[in-house]
Formats: sequence, structure tokens, C-alpha cells
Amino acid sequence: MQAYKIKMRLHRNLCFATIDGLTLIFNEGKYADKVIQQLLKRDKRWGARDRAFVAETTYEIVRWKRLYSEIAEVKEPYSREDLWRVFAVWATLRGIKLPDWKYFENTPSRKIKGRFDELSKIRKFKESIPDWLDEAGEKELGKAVWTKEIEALNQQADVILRVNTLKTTKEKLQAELFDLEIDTEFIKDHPSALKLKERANVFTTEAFKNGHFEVQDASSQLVAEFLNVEPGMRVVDACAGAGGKALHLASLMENKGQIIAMDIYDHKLKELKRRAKRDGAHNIEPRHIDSTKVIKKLYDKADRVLIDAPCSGLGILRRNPDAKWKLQPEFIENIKKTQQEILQQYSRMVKPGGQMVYATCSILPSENKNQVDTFLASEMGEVFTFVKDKSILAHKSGFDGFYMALLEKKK
Ligand SMILES: C[S@@+](CC[C@H](N)C(=O)[O-])C[C@H]1O[C@@H](n2cnc3c(N)ncnc32)[C@H](O)[C@@H]1O
Repeated sequence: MQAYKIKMRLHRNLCFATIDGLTLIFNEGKYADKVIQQLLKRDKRWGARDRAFVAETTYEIVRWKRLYSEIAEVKEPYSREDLWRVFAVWATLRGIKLPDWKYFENTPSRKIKGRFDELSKIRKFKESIPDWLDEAGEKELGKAVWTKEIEALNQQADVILRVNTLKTTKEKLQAELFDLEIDTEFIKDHPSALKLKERANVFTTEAFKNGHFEVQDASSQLVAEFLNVEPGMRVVDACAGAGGKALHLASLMENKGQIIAMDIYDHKLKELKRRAKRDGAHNIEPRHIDSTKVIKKLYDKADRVLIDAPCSGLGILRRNPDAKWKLQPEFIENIKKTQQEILQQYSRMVKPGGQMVYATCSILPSENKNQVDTFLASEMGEVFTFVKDKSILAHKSGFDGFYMALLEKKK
């Protein structure tokens, strides 16, 4: 977190919207992305800059909640007055001139900067994270790596697109977006990725509506590729959710073969169906896991199985900063049990000679390599061999933190 100067005038109704949003997120436990979506519908006259101000300021204050609250000397549950004080800290550290509104009367600008310098010497304040997370991160990754990693996870993420090769090419999409004044660049070793040089709302473009791309982080784009799929194969995406990876698999398989996309939540699969239609992905078959029968029916039947496991999501904090406050250590302990159960059960769908990828968007070894090691040492894991894995850290890659391991079932 850097204090830097920018020229910006604060507009009253935009600041009000931000404070309203923060009240819902901090005091009522609402999800930041949902709250922001609602806020942006508030005033039809708002232009792109106004909307960007509300969205980005809300996310920034959510990201730096602990640091700003310490500086402002306020505690939860926040009163409206407290939130204005937090807002004043945000504005002061950004070098924004505070208007003479009553909410900003007696804002101690010098003291704010002094407190910022002082608190920045202590990692859990500087990086604005709960004590337990700071301890867990250091314990798992070691002091030097965790210090760099949490700093990287607090940066705003770039917008990355995955070109849908079922409908277009990377070069054509780049040209299509360039015509709309959206400038992009290729990313080395990420064959389907385009990175936006400046943030823009890509969801309103015809290219998006026509399914020419999906928004998907560069690290996430490596997962489907790790599975070595080929057109014509039978592939199970066992934790498909709304289908980010399943849609990528369909592209890599050129719409040939079968992708069985499963999840325990049917509403996510419905969203997947909608996206598949837009993307022209015809070989995805959603299957709701409503009993263990759904899995058992596929024992020894799949050429490839993807387990994109539920996880802490610590690798994607950049785009989901309120997870810092919503996540609890007990949740991580429970999700680790689920991860191992899923590995034990779903690996049975791989046919002899077939392959499986276990992936998470976590940076914690206990959710990643340790899970794979535990699996390989178990009775079920005996029939698998470890082929390779990849741990992606945000401070090294510049993209989300991810893990993926490729295992092969013996013939
Ligand atoms: C990391 S997310 C998947 C993201 C998705 N693959 C994508 O690329 O967009 C993990 C998914 O696992 C699902 N899940 C949780 N427990 C599960 C279980 N026991 N079996 C199958 N899916 C499960 C969650 O609903 C969630 O959608």
C-alpha cells in the first residue's frame, strides 16, 4: 500500500454510494461483488468513470479495512461516522483533497500519514490481514515468501481474457477490441490469453456477447492445458461450478468428444449451460451430483478427470479481497477434509492409463502438494503415479496464486 497523489474531485453522491456499500459489506456481511453490482444500478446517469470510482473505491477500502480502521481508530460494527473516517483515511493516503463537507471536519491529515508510516512496520497491519491469516501464511510458506506473497495478493489484478478458439483467434479478437479502443497484449506461455493494457468494462462489448472470449486469469488458464486433453476424449470436470475450466476444455477439444461437467450445486451448472451456449461449446453435459450414484456410474470410465477442488481461495485475494474478512481458519480445516475425500472418491472415475489433474486457487501447501502426497500414500493412491505439478505464486508470476498436479492411473 503506497500513499500517492492523484488529482481527483470527490462527488457527494458517489461517496454516499460507497459508504452505503461499505455498511452492507462490513456490518451486514454481504458479498462485495454483489453489493457493488447493486450499487452500480443506482443512478442511470453515472458514466463509466463514476461507476469505476464506486467499484474501485469500495474494493480498495474492503482490501485495506484493517489498516484503515487502525489508522482511523474505529472498530466494528461501524457507525456511519466511523465509515466516513475510514473513507477520509483512504482519501488522505491517496493525496485526494478533502472537500469541506461536515463528514471531513477535523480530519487529522498529518496524524493519518504518521500512523500509516508507523503501522506499515508491522506486516499484519501493513498488509491489512487478520492475525490468524498472517500466522498461517508464515507457518506454511516461511517468512520471506509469505511477506512477498501477501504484498502481491493485495495488488489490484489485471484484466485477462481467454480467447474462445471455437469462435475466433487471438489475433482477430485483439483487432476487434482495438477497434473499440481496448488495447491488449499477448502473455508469454499463455497461448489463449490477452491482457488489457488498461482496465475497461469488456462485458458490454459485442465480442463478449458473441462468445469470443471469457474473462479468466492467466494462471487459471493453465489448468485445462495441464490435463492433456485431445478431441474425442471423455473428460469429467468433477467440480465444474459455472464452468470456467470446462469451457476452456471444450475449446481445447475442438468441441469433439464429451465433457461431463459436475457440481453439487445445480444453479452453478445452469450458469455453465448459459455460458456454453454463448461460447458455442456443444460437447459439455452438465450433471448435478445429487447422490454418490452419479460418481459411481463413471468408475473407470474417463480418459481424463479434472478436480478443480473447493479451497480457501487465498490465491485469488486480489480479485476477491473481502475473503480476507469472511474466511475463517475452521473453514480451511474443513475444506481440506473435503479435498481429500473428493480426491479419494472422484479419482475412481479415471480409467486405467487415464490422467487426472488436482487443482486449487490456493497458495497453501497444506491444500496443495500435501493433499496430493496424502492421496498418493493412501490405498486409493497406490494405483496412481505422480507426473508433475506446478505451484504458481502471485509475487513471482504477477497473476493469481494456483496449484495443479498431474497424476496418471496405472494400466
Ligand atoms: C474452485 S470451484 C470451481 C471453479 C470452476 N471449475 C471454474 O473453473 O469456474 C470449486 C467447485 O467445487 C464445487 N464443490 C464443492 N464440493 C463439491 C463436491 N463434494 N463435489 C463436487 N463439487 C463440489 C463448488 O460448488 C465449486 O463450484
